[in-house]
Amino acid sequence: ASAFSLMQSGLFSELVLIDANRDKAEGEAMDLSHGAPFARPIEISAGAYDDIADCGLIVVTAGANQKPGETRLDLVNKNVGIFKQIIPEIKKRQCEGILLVVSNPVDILTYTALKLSGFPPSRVIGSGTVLDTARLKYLLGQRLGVDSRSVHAYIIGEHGDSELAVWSSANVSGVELYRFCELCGHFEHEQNMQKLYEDVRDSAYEIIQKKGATYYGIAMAVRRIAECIMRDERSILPVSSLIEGYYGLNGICMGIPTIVGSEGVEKVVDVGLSGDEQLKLLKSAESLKKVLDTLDLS
Ligand SMILES: NC(=O)C1=CN([C@@H]2O[C@H](COP(=O)(O)OP(=O)(O)OC[C@H]3O[C@@H](n4cnc5c(N)ncnc54)[C@H](O)[C@@H]3O)[C@@H](O)[C@H]2O)C=CC1
Ligand SMILES: CC(=O)C(=O)O
Repeated sequence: ASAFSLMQSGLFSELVLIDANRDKAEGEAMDLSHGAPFARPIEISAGAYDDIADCGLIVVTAGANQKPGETRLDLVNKNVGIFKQIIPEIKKRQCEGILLVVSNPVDILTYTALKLSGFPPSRVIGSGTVLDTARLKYLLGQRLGVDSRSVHAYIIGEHGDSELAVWSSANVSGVELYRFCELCGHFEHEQNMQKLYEDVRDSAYEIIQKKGATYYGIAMAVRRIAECIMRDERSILPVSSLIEGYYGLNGICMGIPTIVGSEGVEKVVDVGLSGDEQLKLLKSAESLKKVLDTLDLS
């Protein structure tokens, strides 16, 4: 799905698919190529690691996905094992492009990719809470009857069960969120926001229960991140990257609003957190740190 959204983006002249299952990569490349006459010129093929050498953006989506009832963190051992095969192959090709991790648990695997690749931290990005933030904007837009692009609010922290919503700075085109809610006739802020947060946090579980996996939301999120990088947009997205000195946090990757441009991570931005949000962020970081401490990434 990410490849499908990228081929339609017009951002790339070449798209190479690498998969342990060569037939799958070839079948997908053929199927995608048949749509090429409807998009801007793009060459799509199944390839091998040598194709990575001159690649501008490497998107890693390989790995096990959640089965109904599994958390993202339950995938850690399997997918760290897979990253131990993939990332050294990428490292060998001395590519100067940006590494974008999508596989779950994305924050742990972004950190794993950083350690195993030897890339500078600015060039290793995870999709972080970009998708969760889109889910929040969508649901708020629906509830308030406005275009979700006019909603400015973030989900930050782990892309997973300990993530948090930053309500303190949330707004609709500059109008403070709770005031906008009141203008729309909604007054039970705490109760409503808690319900919205839970719906966002549990979206993937619900989709996986119903259709087996999530595809399109993440594909659009990948395309948006790619656009920021390839067009050097310097837009702010809550991607996952190495956090150093953010509210006292160090040595983990997680989703925090970040200026993203052609160099990858340009700057992690402090959007200002309330005391309660700071505590929740520390808890989220702790749950990631606990998992990282169990891994051998040497
Ligand atoms: N960050 C996010 O927001 C999201 C992350 N995901 C994650 O993306 C990952 C992939 O999910 P799906 O595409 O649904 O799974 P999938 O099972 O459809 O595809 C995974 C692919 O990885 C390949 N693969 C496995 N080991 C490999 C290796 N060593 N080298 C190369 N290829 C290898 C498999 O052959 C398979 O084609 C999962 O970890 C899932 O949790 C999925 C949706 C959203
Ligand atoms: C699977 C996953 O991480 C998501 O859709 O949020």
